[in-house]
Amino acid sequence: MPAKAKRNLLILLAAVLVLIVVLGPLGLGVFVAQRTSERSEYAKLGVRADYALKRADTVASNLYGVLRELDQWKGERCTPKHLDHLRDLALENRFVQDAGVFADDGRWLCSSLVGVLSGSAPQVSPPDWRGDHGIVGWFKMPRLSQAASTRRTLVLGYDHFYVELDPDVLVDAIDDYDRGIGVFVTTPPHLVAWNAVANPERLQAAFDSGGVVPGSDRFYVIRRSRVLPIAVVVSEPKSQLLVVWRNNVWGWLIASLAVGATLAWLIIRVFRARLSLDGELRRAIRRDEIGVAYQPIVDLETRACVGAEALARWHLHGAAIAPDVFIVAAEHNGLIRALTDRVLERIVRELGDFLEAHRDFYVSINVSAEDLTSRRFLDVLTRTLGRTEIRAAQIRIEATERGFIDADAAREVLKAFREAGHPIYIDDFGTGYSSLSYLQTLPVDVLKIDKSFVDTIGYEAVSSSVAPHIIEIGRALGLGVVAEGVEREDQARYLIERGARYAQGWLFSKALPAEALVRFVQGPAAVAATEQSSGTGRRGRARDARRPGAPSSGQSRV
Ligand SMILES: Nc1nc2c(ncn2[C@@H]2O[C@H](COP(=O)(O)O[C@H]3[C@@H](O)[C@H](n4cnc5c(=O)[nH]c(N)nc54)O[C@@H]3COP(=O)(O)O)[C@@H](O)[C@H]2O)c(=O)[nH]1
Repeated sequence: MPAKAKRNLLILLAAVLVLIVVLGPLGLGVFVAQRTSERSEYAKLGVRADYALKRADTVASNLYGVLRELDQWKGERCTPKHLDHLRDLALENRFVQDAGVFADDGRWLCSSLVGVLSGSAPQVSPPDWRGDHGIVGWFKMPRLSQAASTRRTLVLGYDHFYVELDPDVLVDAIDDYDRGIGVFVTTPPHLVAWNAVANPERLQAAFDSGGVVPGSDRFYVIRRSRVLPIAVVVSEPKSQLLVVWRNNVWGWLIASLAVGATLAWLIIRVFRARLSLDGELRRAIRRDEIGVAYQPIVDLETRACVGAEALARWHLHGAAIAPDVFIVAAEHNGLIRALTDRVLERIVRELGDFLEAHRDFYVSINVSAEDLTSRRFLDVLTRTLGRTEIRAAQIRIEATERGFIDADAAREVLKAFREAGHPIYIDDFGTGYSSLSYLQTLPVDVLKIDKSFVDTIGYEAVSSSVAPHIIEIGRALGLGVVAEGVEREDQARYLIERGARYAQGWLFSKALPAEALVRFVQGPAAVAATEQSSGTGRRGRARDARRPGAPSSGQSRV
């Protein structure tokens, strides 16, 4: 994909992510505000329902108690004494309006309010409800004491005794919130009382459906008594929820906006850094600000420096950017070809004279997959060297297995490099998936043993046996071998014992600027001479001075 299209895609991705992180928390805030409002309103309604149930429980217990006391009357019924007893009970129990007796055939016999009824007394209709333990109930019975009244009463009966109650007593709580209250007897369920706001059909529907009435403009909470066969249903208009939600939502919106803005800011920062890294890298390549450090490659026996690997270096605003970061960025953004060209130009500019004067010394240059898709870089290399006395063999090509993605193209290009006189090095050998198979078909001169296999030398690791195998493969195929990342003497000894000849690594030197490399190649004598002329002395370098080709401890990694 062209770099510009990639950049646009990145910007689009950033915009989409920003939208998601801003709108996502906002939506979530609205949702959470809705849920918390709902939960808090349900909790409030639950408190109301608990209160209503407690009241219904108290009233019902009271009536049950009165019925029990009525039933304990052992004397003759409806006598003046019994009527006094009935009146006492009605007076003592604040919920009871009337108490009395009815006959087997349903006729009223006597009442605390009316006294003894004559033969023409009204007949009690069959009960609306038959509960456990012989308790029966009439929920819309006309008042015996006020036959003309349309007001209905709630009557509970047991063994020919009855008590009468005004059903409003169960639901008369004053409420500011337009809450409906209904009281049910259960087993079997029957709505016995409801307040003015409540709609009995809807209360019944809510009770039957467990509190969920689809499409209703109210929400419901049901509470059942643990001791008596009663339950209450309390309802509230959903519009009340909206009021609470409106009060709640601002807090959530502000919080979610803060979260969204923080996330958006982070995303913009990351993408800007990414985009600006690309932009900065493009600028750095254009302005020739990519530096090169040279890591010496030494003969393990003599420690003489025979060549160096050119490693790109980049400082952005004073900070070193790791090649693993900017090389990958360059590969992704179509900048790697220009970068490889810049590295070559710098090698020739910085080390051209040295290479011309030391015709056995070489520099290897890292190429990427992109550089192996065509002969373009070979043409650049040939043209560049054509203006110098540097031999083709002095510039070597380091390719990794990652560079062989298009194996056919890479094979042709590597063949062309080789025919032009540039030896081919396989970098990080052994870490790819096809190390052995491509060796048969690719034009290769040298295998570089990856640092990971050198690291494990001397340890009981499975991979510690890989380095000798690579040396063996190199020998069998007539290829040179360079070990990478040698940091300890024991690793160097081990490699020599296994027949390796060349190596690079911090044991010998880190990557150096061009002048330091030249001093390194020329050995301690040249280093000492340089130091004396610059007045830095020999302190701390005695050990290095005994080793021909060893680095100065003053040499820093670039
Ligand atoms: N296509 C290009 N790739 C390049 C170029 N310049 C560098 N690179 C690749 O970037 C990767 C990281 O390189 P770098 O951070 O420079 O690290 C190199 C050495 O400094 C490091 N090294 C060498 N010896 C030691 C050691 O003893 N210990 C230790 N901890 N690190 C050591 O290894 C890196 C060299 O690796 P390799 O290339 O595999 O030889 C790296 O993959 C570079 O190839 C470029 O211009 N173009």
